[in-house]
Amino acid sequence: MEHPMDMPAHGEGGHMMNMGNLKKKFFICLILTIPILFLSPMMGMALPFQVTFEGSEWIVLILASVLFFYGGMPFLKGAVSELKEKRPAMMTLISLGIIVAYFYSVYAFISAKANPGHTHAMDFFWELATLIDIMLLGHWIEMNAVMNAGNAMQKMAELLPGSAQVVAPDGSIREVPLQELTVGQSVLTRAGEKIPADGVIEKGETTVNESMVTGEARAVAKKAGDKVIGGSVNGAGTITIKVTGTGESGYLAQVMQLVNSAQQEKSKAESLSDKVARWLFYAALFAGIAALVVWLIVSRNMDTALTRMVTVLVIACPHALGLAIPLVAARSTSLGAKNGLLVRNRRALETAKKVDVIMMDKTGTLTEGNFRVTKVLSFESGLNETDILAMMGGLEQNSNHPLAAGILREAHDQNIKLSGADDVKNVPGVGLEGTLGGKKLSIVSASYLDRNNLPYDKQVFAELSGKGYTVSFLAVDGKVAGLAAQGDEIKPHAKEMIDALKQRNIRPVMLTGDNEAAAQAVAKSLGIDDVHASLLPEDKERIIREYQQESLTVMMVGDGINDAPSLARANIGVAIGAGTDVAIDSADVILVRSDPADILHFLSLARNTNRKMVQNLWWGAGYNIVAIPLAAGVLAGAGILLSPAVGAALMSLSTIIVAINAVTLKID
Ligand SMILES: Nc1ncnc2c1ncn2[C@@H]1O[C@H](COP(=O)(O)OP(=O)(O)OP(=O)(O)O)[C@@H](O)[C@H]1O
Ligand SMILES: [Cu+]
Ligand SMILES: [Mg+2]
Repeated sequence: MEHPMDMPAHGEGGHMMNMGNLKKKFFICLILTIPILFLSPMMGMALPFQVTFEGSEWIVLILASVLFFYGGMPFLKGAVSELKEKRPAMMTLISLGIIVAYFYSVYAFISAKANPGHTHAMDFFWELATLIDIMLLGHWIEMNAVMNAGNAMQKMAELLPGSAQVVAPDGSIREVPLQELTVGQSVLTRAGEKIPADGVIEKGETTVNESMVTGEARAVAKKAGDKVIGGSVNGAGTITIKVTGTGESGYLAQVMQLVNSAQQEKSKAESLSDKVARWLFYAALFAGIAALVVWLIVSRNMDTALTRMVTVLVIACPHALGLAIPLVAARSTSLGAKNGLLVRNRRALETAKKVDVIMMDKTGTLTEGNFRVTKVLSFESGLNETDILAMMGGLEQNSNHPLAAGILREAHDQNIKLSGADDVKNVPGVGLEGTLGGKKLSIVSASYLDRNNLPYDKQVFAELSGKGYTVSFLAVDGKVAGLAAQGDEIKPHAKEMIDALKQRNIRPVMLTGDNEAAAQAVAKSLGIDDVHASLLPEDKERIIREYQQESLTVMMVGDGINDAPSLARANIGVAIGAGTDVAIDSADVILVRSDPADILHFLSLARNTNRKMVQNLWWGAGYNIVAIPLAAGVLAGAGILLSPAVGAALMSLSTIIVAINAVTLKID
């Protein structure tokens, strides 16, 4: 598989790094195994299809040696690096099994040659070969699964806005994926779009919101010749830029970050099975030595005792365990991707089962965020409604708030020509401020006016907000001059989602920056009792903290800049895919389709993923819990002694169960 980003395929400490071409190794070893199966007796039993002839044991020895060194090398190398880190795990356990099997078999071979007919030592070449084959196969499958998961991450990132409009020298425009964008190309960026790469403006004027790059929520005016940064958001103007840099900043960096953090999560998730493997390593070592000592005392025969010890160590190999978690994780990631759930932080899947409260913002999450202006009023005798709308529009060109889009649409529909405002500053949770035509303008909420004791017509406001409208006031030089009221619609699946949450005993809470009356109107029709309105971003974050202090687990769903702090604060932050980049960057999970019903899908995916992981750990470890004592001969008195061959068969069985169990993961 090609990794276009040239990223390491696995996180630090991933035991499959540098394992080479496992597929090729597997097939070569499989071919080498066939003659060994025919030429050597299994556990000393001569099976009907087996043939031996003068000197055939030499062929077995040579083939098995090639298998051991060629096929076993990835595991031996992995063990060395695990031991170097003083963290024996899966690879060490496998290596222990194959080293013991190989060298004991060589010893058996030599003693049979030196002392024909008088040795009890049997060789394990048959078992060694099949063990290495199964091990290679398993790790090849695992590596594939993990790589496909990495691939899925990339695909999901591509679902986020991210292609460029390249302008050819003849003026024609072509849409290309960002990975194919090259330095020197001209790219058209329309109002409100994300600038796809670093560049210099060739044509046009605009303001750019560089908050996601610089962290400063401010629109910066740009004209031809100015530099723009990839990943920043274009304001109101349409510009053509000449690309000066791709990849480093903006989109590609974002993808790589995504892949990276997912993989770090992966190696964390895997460490659970590595922990179990480490524990099994010590258990196997202990059981092996105990078997040697006890059998030596009981049988007084070194060969019998050694055989028991070797059997224990060979059987201890935790094959299914190594697949248990990665297979489920890989399946879960790609299943989520197919269903529009981008899980950036895998721990969110674990936390999801504990969620008590889901906090949701209103605009853009529960409602469409598709505002329509329903009323424009002027309180200033010298200004008519068109003037008010023109001034508001001039300022709103610099905002990507859903309310801004509504005002701009209305201004456009009324054919109002907008002039650009200067020094525009976005005040999250409040509105905007800037200068236009020598006047200081600001667009603010009613609660801002209340907080600052600025007078306005409370009766008109009560009337409009009572209808469920969101009201934005325009202040000119600090005095309220007009307002715009806008209406929004509730998203189609929102009500079902709230009902389903209640059924699961999860309390829905609304946190909104909008006015109390508009919030109540939406809350009432959705059946949400717990409503907090007129909130600033820091208020949202504080409320979440308060709930957390009551030891409640809080999930927050939001879309705006004003939600970013609370998304980061919540135990699980969920961003709406159509939301602002700032929100997306602060979230653990992204709902690509912006459909509230996906909140339920996420909860269901999380629950099922967890269940499968625990089940798989039991299936994987369960084999060892049963097999190690049996191999050690705990039930020898009852005539039950596990041979390595039966052990290998059981091992494959538990591996198959684990794999099937992972593949059947579903979202319900
Ligand atoms: N760009 C803007 N244009 C007009 N009014 C705005 C703008 N930004 C904020 N406001 C005013 O500030 C209030 C709070 O805005 P904020 O973004 O915090 O919340 P919201 O998007 O209305 O609601 P929610 O928190 O549910 O998403 C808005 O209701 C509006 O009155
Ligand atoms: Cu195994
Ligand atoms: Mg919002």
